[in-house]
Amino acid sequence: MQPAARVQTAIEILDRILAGEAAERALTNWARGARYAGSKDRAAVRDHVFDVLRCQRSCAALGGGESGRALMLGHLRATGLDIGALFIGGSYGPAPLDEGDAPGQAPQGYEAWDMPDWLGEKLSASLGAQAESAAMALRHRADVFLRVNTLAGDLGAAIAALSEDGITAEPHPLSPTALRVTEGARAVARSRAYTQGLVELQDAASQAVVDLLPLQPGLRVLDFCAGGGGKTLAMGARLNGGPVEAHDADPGRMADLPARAARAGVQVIAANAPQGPYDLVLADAPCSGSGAWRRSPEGKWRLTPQALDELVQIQAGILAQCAALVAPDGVLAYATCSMLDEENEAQVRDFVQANPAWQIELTRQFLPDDGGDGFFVACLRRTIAK
Ligand SMILES: C[S@@+](CC[C@H](N)C(=O)[O-])C[C@H]1O[C@@H](n2cnc3c(N)ncnc32)[C@H](O)[C@@H]1O
Repeated sequence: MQPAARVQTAIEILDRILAGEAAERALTNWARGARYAGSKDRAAVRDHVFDVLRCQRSCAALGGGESGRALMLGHLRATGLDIGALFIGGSYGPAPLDEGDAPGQAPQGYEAWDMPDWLGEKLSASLGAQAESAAMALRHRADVFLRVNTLAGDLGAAIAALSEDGITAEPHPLSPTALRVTEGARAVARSRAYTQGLVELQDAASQAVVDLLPLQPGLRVLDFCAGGGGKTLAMGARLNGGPVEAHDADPGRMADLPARAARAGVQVIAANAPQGPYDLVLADAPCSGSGAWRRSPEGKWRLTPQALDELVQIQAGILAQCAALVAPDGVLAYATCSMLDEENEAQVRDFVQANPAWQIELTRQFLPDDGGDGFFVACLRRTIAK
């Protein structure tokens, strides 16, 4: 595909996303019908779409409209690419600019942060002076991070194994197990290091969250919101291979976990109806995902105040459920990939106020400026028997 054809394809996919289709689905549907598109074309189209979605509001201002065409125009104006060389018409390119295309204007205020106003205000209230740089970081692509599975080898072994498959990676300060991929990210899933369980794909801040948990071999541990099991496996490595019990309200989300656990050499026990007491329960709760909007930028445009309120209620319910499973003197660890106060500090503050038997031992907010996703973690200890 020519560069102009890739741009036109991205415009059409953006229009479908704007009409309500999920971004991944819109890309997959296009790719299924586009046998002519090679892997580089698919990657380029995907990059165009996600680059625009991350910066949708500022692209709309610069492009003078909300259509796929206007957003792409805004994106090209922002990046300084040669619009005349891409909007060339013909069978496959976007039509040349004409009087129907608005000149656009520089984005102002939260437009420039690429946040809806209500979220810009919430982020400011949550992070104060750090809010703007956090919002600006979400406008850029996320790095790809790997977690070195210390049950299978150390960082040096992982870097050497990755290099055999043309992948270069370097240690990252967020976690002693984290590697940042500097070249060859698209080859990771087929690499020997990955298929043999020496590395897992996992954000560096997600790893740092697990680093902060008071884990040691022999503890009875439950991952209450295990999902795909990223943190289950990271905890398993810290427990010398486990066992770790894994639960999710939607067990289908754990479908790949047995294969991943086998590859990683971690014993994972499915706990459909967990029975306490556990020494540590991790509640990696469903959340707005505001810390991960570089990877899933649609979330910031689709989230509503009402949906956020509902998430906060669900999180409070999960905290209450998990608390009932923790042993006297045990730990309830609460995590989100969010940067919003009501999902994080305020959530755990409300919990300990309502439950005086619990004390906050630690809280930590990771921000995209630290390199990984925005993540929050709190460790709460039950100080008085139930
Ligand atoms: C943030 S994701 C977990 C990600 C996972 N821990 C990881 O590191 O890969 C949250 C998970 O919570 C699950 N969930 C939602 N509501 C729940 C509930 N009430 N009880 C338990 N799990 C729930 C969702 O199905 C989802 O898989």
